[in-house]
Amino acid sequence: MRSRTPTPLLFPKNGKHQKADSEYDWSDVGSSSEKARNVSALGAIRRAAKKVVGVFAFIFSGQRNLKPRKCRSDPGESSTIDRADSTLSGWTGYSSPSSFGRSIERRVSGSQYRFSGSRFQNNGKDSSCSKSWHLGPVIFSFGELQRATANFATVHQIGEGGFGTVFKGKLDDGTFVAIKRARKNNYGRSWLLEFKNEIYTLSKIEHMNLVKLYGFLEHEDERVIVVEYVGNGNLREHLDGLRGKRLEMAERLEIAIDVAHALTYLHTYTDTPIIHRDIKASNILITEKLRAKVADFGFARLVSEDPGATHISTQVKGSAGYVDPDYLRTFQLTDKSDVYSFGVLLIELVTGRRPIELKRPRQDRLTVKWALRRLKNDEAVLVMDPLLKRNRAAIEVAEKMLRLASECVSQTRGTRPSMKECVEKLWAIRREMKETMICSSASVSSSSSATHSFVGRDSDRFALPRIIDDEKSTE
Ligand SMILES: Nc1ncnc2c1ncn2[C@@H]1O[C@H](COP(=O)(O)OP(=O)(O)OP(=O)(O)O)[C@@H](O)[C@H]1O
Repeated sequence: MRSRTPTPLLFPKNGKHQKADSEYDWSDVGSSSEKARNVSALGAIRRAAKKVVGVFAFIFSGQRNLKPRKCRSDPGESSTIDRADSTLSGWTGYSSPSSFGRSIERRVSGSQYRFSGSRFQNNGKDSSCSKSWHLGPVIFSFGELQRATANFATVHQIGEGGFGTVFKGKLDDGTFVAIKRARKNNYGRSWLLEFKNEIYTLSKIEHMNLVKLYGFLEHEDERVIVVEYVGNGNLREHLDGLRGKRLEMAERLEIAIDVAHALTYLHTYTDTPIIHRDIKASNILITEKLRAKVADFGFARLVSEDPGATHISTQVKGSAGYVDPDYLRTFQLTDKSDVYSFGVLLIELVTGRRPIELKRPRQDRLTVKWALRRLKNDEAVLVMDPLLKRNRAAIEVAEKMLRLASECVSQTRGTRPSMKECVEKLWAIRREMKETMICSSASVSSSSSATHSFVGRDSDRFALPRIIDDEKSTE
């Protein structure tokens, strides 16, 4: 008998049950095929006893699914449930613990339930269900994640961040995922909060330009988050030329639009506005089709729905070079702090430079100041990434993106545009770029009688004579 059990705890570590028999709770008994495989043969009497217990477990879990969930602190709750809930203790700090209760009720062991795009699937039986995130994240077993990564082998490692190490993994059902395994010495109180913050935040959002949460594991000293795998590196790697073909200006503009869409969604269209707080190039993941997905919500913070309200932070978070100076000064966090970081990102997209470049001459180390100084002198073309082709359309886009960036990085948040306004301005830039390209195409074809067709992002065919970049002579 297999029970659909509600509790997230007590998965075997290293794929083996390590607890004494007496330690098993209802959820352990006959809960999944994986466990069944791992439990050693303990004799007919014991198996029979487990079957009986399994029947009760099934009935028990069914009853719990029908009843409203008891409060965690309810002294009448069984010790088994207390233990299960202990992994979720931090959830109560958020606005809707009941939704987590529900997600746990729906959770099943192994991988029966799985996020898939916007659907939440039950082995294909319930794939029409569109309530995906209402059901909450999947809770993985350590064994499954070990199998997915060949026991967290270095060869599967794809990144390292403040949170810990990131692995590429393949789940039992063939899905590729990114597995973020927390650094173990991290576990302070604020760190645990950050872990739960990331899961909670991710589980509530769904947008094509945001990395999807598949599930998590919280067991003993292991904290792991499983998210959608985005297969073409991060934006910083692309700008550094580590990912094959260089990004052209039109592609960089599309990436800016994707990020702006993601942030507009977070600020405006989620149930509760969300501030990302750590927008930077290494958190922008790139798909094979060069679309951008915003990742890493560890620092995200749900904010009051009052758009005028500001959140007073006890700790300033973010990455050097991207942090809003107004936030640094006042500790007041608003969505305009993301707008500031987005402005820095726009400048990074145009120039290819990191926000802080310590090896440069002193006056050029802060990329924002260096680029905007040049923009003011009508020298936008001189700050364009040397890897970029300099044709009329590209130069115009670069200049317009820098102008928008200068608004975003305004020292006072009141004068910065909203992300929604940024989206509109970027759309206008794209529209104008296409017009420029069509005009260039027309003049080229009329002079050469050549036939050109306009194809999406391809600006190369409309290239104007290259403008000499005198950057080297001026630096
Ligand atoms: N979902 C994912 N798919 C593919 N690669 C990923 C994914 N998530 C992270 N990575 C890779 O792992 C790297 C580290 O990611 P992570 O989010 O842990 O840290 P970070 O954002 O670089 O740093 P920090 O945590 O300090 O902000 C990323 O830059 C990216 O290259």
